[in-house]
Amino acid sequence: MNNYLEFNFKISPLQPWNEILMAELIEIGFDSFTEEHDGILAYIPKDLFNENDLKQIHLIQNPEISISYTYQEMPNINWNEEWEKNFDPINVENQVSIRAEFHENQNLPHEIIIQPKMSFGTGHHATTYLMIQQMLDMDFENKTVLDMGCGTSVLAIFAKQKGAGKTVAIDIDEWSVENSKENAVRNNVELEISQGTADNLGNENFDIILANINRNILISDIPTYVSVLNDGGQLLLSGLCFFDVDDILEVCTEQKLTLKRKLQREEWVSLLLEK
Ligand SMILES: C[S@@+](CC[C@H](N)C(=O)[O-])C[C@H]1O[C@@H](n2cnc3c(N)ncnc32)[C@H](O)[C@@H]1O
Repeated sequence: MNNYLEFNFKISPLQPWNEILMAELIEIGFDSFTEEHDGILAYIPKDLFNENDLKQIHLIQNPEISISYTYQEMPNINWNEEWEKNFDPINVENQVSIRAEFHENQNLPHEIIIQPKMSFGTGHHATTYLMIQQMLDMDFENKTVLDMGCGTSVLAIFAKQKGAGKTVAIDIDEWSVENSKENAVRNNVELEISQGTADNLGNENFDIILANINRNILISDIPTYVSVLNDGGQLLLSGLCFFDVDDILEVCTEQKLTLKRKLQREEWVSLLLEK
């Protein structure tokens, strides 16, 4: 198992720069965060950390914002315990409850049980919330679905609950794959889960592709997603900040996708596109 580094960032002024810093950190490999009153704690697998990447983050170079950090190695963290401390049930539009087994049932029309371990996707984060919010109004009945960058597979599980047919969930990260398998069993849905990236696509097509990853991965992988999306199919994206939207839409326009709906929550955005 990979050891993690814990970074303690102090940020002033705090908002909205804490969320924007998180977006930039995700792009260089950070994968978990805890919000503090004066900054954030951010975690990255030790093997992925490169101090030059961190120094090149625009926000850290911005003289109008004060950002300082210290870091330490975190061997053998019990992530389940950490999550239990920090994970509250999520309510999306009074329709979907995302909770752990140890939380009480919220009695909403949809319920997703997640034990997140180290994988991203509890609905805490605005991007997961936005994806679920968009999905509430989409028709999944008998559709083939790809959840790319599935994390906990919260989105794939919700797609199945909304009647999806064959649903494939893929993540680059081994822990996410393991966790997705456990969550599929917990929620009593059948998913085809594997470790991989867009490079593994090509053998089958989908009616709906969900991809909540990050700006750079999306820009490079949208053409591959579109190549396996059926005509008339839908591509639902998030992991972007409002200032990434123009760059993403440029790629989407080149791929002849039409923007159907844009939702924003804090500085995060989700885009629903149609082929
Ligand atoms: C922002 S999380 C989204 C998780 C979940 N789908 C959700 O909406 O809550 C992004 C996920 O994408 C995965 N990921 C990052 N780069 C990837 C890539 N190139 N291909 C596939 N998955 C990737 C990460 O491991 C992480 O689990």
